[in-house]
Amino acid sequence: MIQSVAVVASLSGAVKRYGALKALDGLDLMLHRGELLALLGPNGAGKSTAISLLLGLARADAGKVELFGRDPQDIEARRRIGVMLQSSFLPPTLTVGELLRLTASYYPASRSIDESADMAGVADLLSRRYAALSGGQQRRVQFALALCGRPELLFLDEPTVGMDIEARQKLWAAIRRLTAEGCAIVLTTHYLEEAEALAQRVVVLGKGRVLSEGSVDALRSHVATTRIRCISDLDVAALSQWSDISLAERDGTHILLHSDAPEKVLRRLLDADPALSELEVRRAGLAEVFTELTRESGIEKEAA
Ligand SMILES: Nc1ncnc2c1ncn2[C@@H]1O[C@H](COP(=O)(O)OP(=O)(O)OP(=O)(O)O)[C@@H](O)[C@H]1O
Repeated sequence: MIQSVAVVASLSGAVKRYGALKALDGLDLMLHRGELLALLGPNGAGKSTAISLLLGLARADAGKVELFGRDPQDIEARRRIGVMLQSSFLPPTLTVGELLRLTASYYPASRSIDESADMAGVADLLSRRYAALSGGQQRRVQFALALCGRPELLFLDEPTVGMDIEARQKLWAAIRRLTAEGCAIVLTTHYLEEAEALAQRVVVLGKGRVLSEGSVDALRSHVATTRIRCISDLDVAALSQWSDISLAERDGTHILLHSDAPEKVLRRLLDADPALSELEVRRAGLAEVFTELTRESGIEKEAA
């Protein structure tokens, strides 16, 4: 019962077709109050399509879509959300302050212009024309516009693309403040560290279905393999026979190794070749996680 009170939006068995292509293939997704959900997946996985159904911008061909228990096109439901999409068309001649005033006027309990500008780090840009701002500044203004209506559910589609490190950190701080206030947030991102820094829950989509759901750590554990790269004269054929090495190959002057027990391999490697240099050790990135999950799920095979 408590669970159902906390659900702010949901997709149940949602199907969306574009001609012969199934962009969503029976997708189930629930969004809860105060929770940041990172919606991840490779290009074309269906993330934007899922968001556009929840926003009422597109209709599902089958299944159920609810926003605050209502149809997503219901104006009362729409007044409770904020949106920052990848592309937005804003009147170029208006100043940032005018855009904020105009947007806030659509909402019943909007934040003040100063508070919105402050949270998004655009207080010094209020009198500037939107069109004359840099790409990163425009993204921050779009964030201010998304939060000015005091939304209970906020959609952020790759919000930090084009932002410098300081702007990204500020946006992360504002996002944390919003969730602490109870706002639910759906974040799509191609940066694993962004999901890691912010998300309580991660859903990975692939070909319009949920491939995996859980914490970021659980997601990483799907792909425990660590990549080790170095310059060494050791023979790759011999290395591939070592226990704890799942792959050994030569990459130009470098050797590339995959291992689920990198500490053991590193100790042995440094002992075996004292001249070893340019050592790099890194965990799997999102792209590798997606590839692995897609392979595990057998979606590629089915689609072929
Ligand atoms: N308006 C449309 N007409 C035809 N096909 C579409 C349309 N919108 C999306 N698609 C297709 O639906 C699938 C899902 O697209 P979607 O944009 O939802 O993916 P995504 O996960 O958001 O990808 P990205 O990471 O590239 O933003 C893709 O194969 C895409 O080509």
